[in-house]
Amino acid sequence: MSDNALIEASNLGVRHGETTVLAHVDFRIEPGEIVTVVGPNGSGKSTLIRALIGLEPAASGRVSRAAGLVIGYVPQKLHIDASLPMTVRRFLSLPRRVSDAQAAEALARTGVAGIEQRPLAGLSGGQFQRVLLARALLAKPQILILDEPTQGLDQPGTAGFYKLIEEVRRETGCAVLMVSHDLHVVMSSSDRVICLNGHVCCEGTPRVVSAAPEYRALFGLGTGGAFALYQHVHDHDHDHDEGHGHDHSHPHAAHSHSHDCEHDHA
Ligand SMILES: Nc1ncnc2c1ncn2[C@@H]1O[C@H](COP(=O)(O)OP(=O)(O)OP(=O)(O)O)[C@@H](O)[C@H]1O
Repeated sequence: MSDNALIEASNLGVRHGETTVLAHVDFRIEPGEIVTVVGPNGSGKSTLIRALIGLEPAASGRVSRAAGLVIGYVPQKLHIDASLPMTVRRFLSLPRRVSDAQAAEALARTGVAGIEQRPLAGLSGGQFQRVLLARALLAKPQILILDEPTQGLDQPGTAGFYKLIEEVRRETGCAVLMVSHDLHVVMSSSDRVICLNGHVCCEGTPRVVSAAPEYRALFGLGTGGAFALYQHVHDHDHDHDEGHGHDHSHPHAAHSHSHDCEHDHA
């Protein structure tokens, strides 16, 4: 494991039964980085996340995590029984009991102060995602891992959520690894984007990836699209570049493998 990485994978392969879901994936994330994994449905994004956490075995290659790494994980699907009369407060104490003060602080941090006594089942999608984030933050993670955290949110809700993630990163210094389909918004709030399709099609800073032919082919983009939008958003918001030691003037080069990324996996 190289110095400073929180999680690292080399030549990672994962199989589900006879099917190879991921092959030859190299990955690393360092403290304070926001890394987003994008890719079509079924491209192995959740599988990669689960393999990096250790919830799925590697069929080949290896995954290493920093010793004692504290992970705050929000899975893609969380089944909450709507008939279960669980309050937000009670949910925040699962699985680990937290004090009222800690619960209140976490809810305030994620922009939903004072909703302790509301039933979980009655929250809006955006409120629920913020409660999930609050719960993940209570573990004081070194890395937050969020699998499609803005699923079901509208565009302003999604943009607000990503802004919150950046604030959390800025204030706590935690790294963030997330999966997203919200290509446009993600572009403005990630240090690095990994474009996945069973293997890493391309990766690098949002600017580099959004211009990469592999990425554009995979998402069927023309010559404007996400790149133009990313530039527009980014031109007006440079806050997240400050103080994290990421040198955006020397992006990781996007690289392509010999694999064909133009398959339709949707
Ligand atoms: N437990 C499982 N058993 C068998 N196959 C699985 C299992 N979990 C996932 N797969 C298959 O592995 C492939 C990758 O799935 P994965 O959920 O990682 O993709 P994804 O990129 O996260 O997709 P989505 O964008 O739809 O959430 C898919 O073909 C899926 O059907």
